[in-house]
Amino acid sequence: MSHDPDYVIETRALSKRYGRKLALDNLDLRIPRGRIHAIVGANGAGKSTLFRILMGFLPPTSGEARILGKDSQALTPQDRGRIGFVNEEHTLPNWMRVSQVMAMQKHQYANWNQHAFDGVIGHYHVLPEQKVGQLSRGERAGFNLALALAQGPELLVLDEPTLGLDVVAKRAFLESLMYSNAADDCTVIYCSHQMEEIERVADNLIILERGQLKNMSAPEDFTARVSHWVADVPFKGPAPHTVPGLLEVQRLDGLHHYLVLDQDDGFERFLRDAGARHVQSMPVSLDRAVNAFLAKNHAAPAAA
Ligand SMILES: Nc1ncnc2c1ncn2[C@@H]1O[C@H](COP(=O)(O)OP(=O)(O)OP(=O)(O)O)[C@@H](O)[C@H]1O
Repeated sequence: MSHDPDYVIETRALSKRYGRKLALDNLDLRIPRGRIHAIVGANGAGKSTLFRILMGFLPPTSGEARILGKDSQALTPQDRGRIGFVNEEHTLPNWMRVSQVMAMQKHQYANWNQHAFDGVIGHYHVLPEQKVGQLSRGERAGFNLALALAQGPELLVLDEPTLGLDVVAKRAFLESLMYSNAADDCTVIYCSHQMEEIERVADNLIILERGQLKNMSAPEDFTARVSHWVADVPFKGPAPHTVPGLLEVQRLDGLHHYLVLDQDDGFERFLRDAGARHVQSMPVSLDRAVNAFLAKNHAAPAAA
């Protein structure tokens, strides 16, 4: 396949089947170089499968996957060295001192950026003589981020990096990422279920659902696609399958609340035709919009 160097990740008709289960379904995904891209999806959407294929740990069933312009099934150790990876486990050798781990990484990576390391680690009260095993979870996350950024990666993949961290540690992690100049120099892929983090850091929101690409836009553009309508429709309201763009319906205090996708003022006419006398529309948060979108297959008739 011809590829464009402006894309850090490029998949074409990528499918992965595990027995009867289709984890990636003809996925065409192109992630441009630069900025922070969030990837979200419900559990089982195919995110881990995608990254395992992209890192060359798993072969696709069909289709192609390229990372940093290279076929993911033919990556060399040098190619992998251009990619930084931080996941929620923050696995580091517990018996080593912070200074020793840093020295080891410095030795391994030719593009080591001490300034980037110092900038990130400066957000945490980590001392060089401390053993990794003595660090708190949040400090370990920060140390891991400092190591990954100092490696000078072209692509940094953060996979649920703040899972299990408290609010203070989460904030420190995000701030150390956002204020790092090294992060400006690479493309960041941020996989997370935490919408408030995505809202703060991501320039692009990628939504995967059952192995397919469902959205690729600025987070605020996705939020603008979802609207919340409150109406006093009588009785049970219109049958859910007749409600255009329905993501979620709830009945609260005698009023019907609809979250709908890609609807304009025509939706108000629909509600009025269904017997509503009062109709009001309200904006929604990114969290609400994404969660309703991901849960839409569970949309149920309004409960009395
Ligand atoms: N080794 C495997 N054998 C069989 N099925 C698998 C295997 N690995 C993943 N799956 C299935 O493939 C689908 C995608 O799984 P995957 O782990 O890629 O999703 P995910 O988006 O990373 O989920 P999560 O957010 O829970 O980590 C799921 O339905 C899962 O059950």
